[in-house]
Amino acid sequence: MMHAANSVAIVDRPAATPAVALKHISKTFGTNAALTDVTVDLRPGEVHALVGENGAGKSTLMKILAGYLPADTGELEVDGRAAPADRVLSGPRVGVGFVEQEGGLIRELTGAENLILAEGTGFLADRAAAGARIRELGNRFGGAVDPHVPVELLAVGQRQRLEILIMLARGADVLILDEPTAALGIEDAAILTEIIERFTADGGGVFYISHKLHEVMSIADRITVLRGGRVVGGHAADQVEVAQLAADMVGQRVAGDENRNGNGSDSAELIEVALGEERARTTASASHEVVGTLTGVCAPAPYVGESALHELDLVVRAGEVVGVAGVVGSGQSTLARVLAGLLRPSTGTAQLPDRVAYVPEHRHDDAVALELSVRDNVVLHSHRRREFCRGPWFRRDRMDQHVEEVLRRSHVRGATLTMPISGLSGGNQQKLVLGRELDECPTLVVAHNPFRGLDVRAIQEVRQAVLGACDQGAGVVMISPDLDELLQLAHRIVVLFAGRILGEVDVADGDLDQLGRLMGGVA
Ligand SMILES: Nc1ncnc2c1ncn2[C@@H]1O[C@H](COP(=O)(O)OP(=O)(O)OP(=O)(O)O)[C@@H](O)[C@H]1O
Repeated sequence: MMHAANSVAIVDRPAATPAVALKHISKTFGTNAALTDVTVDLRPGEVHALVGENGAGKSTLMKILAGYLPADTGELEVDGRAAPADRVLSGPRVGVGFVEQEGGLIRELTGAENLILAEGTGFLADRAAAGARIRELGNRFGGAVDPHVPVELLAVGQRQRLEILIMLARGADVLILDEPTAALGIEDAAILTEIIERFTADGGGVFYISHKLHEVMSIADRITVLRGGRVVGGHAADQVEVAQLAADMVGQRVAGDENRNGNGSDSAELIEVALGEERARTTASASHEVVGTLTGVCAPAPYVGESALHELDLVVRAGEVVGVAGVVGSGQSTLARVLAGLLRPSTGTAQLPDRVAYVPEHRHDDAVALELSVRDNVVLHSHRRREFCRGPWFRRDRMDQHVEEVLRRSHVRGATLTMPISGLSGGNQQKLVLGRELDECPTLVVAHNPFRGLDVRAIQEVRQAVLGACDQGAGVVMISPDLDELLQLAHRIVVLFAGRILGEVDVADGDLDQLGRLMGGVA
């Protein structure tokens, strides 16, 4: 590999040699076999997608490639030469840039400072030079971001672009993108596609993990399907149907128990969800009881590039799912924080119930404590419940029973009570957060990208849980950049534009043209 800064050109490698090859990789965590005898490779200039259900082993495989985790057995080749796979390297593998689901930049630092830190040149820190390198790469790859703004003030799409540019500045010629579009709007996703195209045209290779099968079909050259830690399918993207991929993922062709998910829905139904053909109940069951009201709310934006709210009015009723659509940055994050009671309006009033469930857009920043156990993360809000206390002491037995019940109801897989939550796959962390929040019998549910990182089975389960909360009398506000997700669950959709609600569409009418006009700012 070539590691000169600002270059992604591949050198001294015959065209047929893979950029990286993972051979017969196995990995267990305790008794849990995360990967069994997995063999995949990546050629220069190609996008190789990895798909599979939550917990299938995609991220673990990529962590082994990136040098974050050791394999138990198996071999690794980089540019045709053997590289160690069975020990943790002293740092990430040079030449492989891994953009994880939640991003890996230090939030309090700027992009330039993150680059300096990653290169270990802090003693000679030259912020201007580091910033110039990031800007130059941004111009070259089509994803310009200000390198001198603290990362925490950047919106999701900008953070991700910055992280990619920093990896390119460090000389990565293999990129691993884990669920890169899960929180992106159409514009940011288009910029990401442009970056990938220019990077691969330059000879770079991309491992691309996604649950969005249509997207995978359009961006990947090759697709490998993992199920239960094993490779169960390998396809050229132009020679496979989406339905085949979905069937591979959920195991339709496997006889017996694997055809069932233990929850009553069979693979055919899951495949429909994967194909985007399934529609949830869209007839409003809303009562007239109001559970949350915003009146003339103005509130400052938490990020650069995100709109403040301007005199926004919104009424949420029991039993309904209100979808919030709009170009990312139109005020969605601000609205979510106001509804969750985390941001006080500067003017106007927010009448909100006591019990608000909040599923935030940044899971690792705002929803879980990664160092704490699964048990502690589940009881974060509820540990003071009477039933869990005897005098000044906690009743561990009751607490554990409760945690087991939440995990079971929210279909979290691969969890033990005492493992750190970081040991759960991304999708299972998301299911845990949703399960914990809905367990509090909320009156209002505020869910920002609730399907982020979820596989088809989990999406189906979460939908049922959200509709169940509606049936119990909660009102739900669901914010998503993905119109299909909103159309599948919401009863009505309001469209945010520049911090205002520009209009509303009843999903039963299904006037997509009107939705499109509103999202473009035409009232
Ligand atoms: N550090 C760890 N400790 C214990 N178990 C782990 C650890 N990391 C991963 N696992 C387990 O390994 C399995 C594979 O997880 P992995 O994160 O690779 O799945 P994934 O395919 O990336 O899923 P997702 O789509 O949800 O991100 C899961 O059962 C997970 O619980």
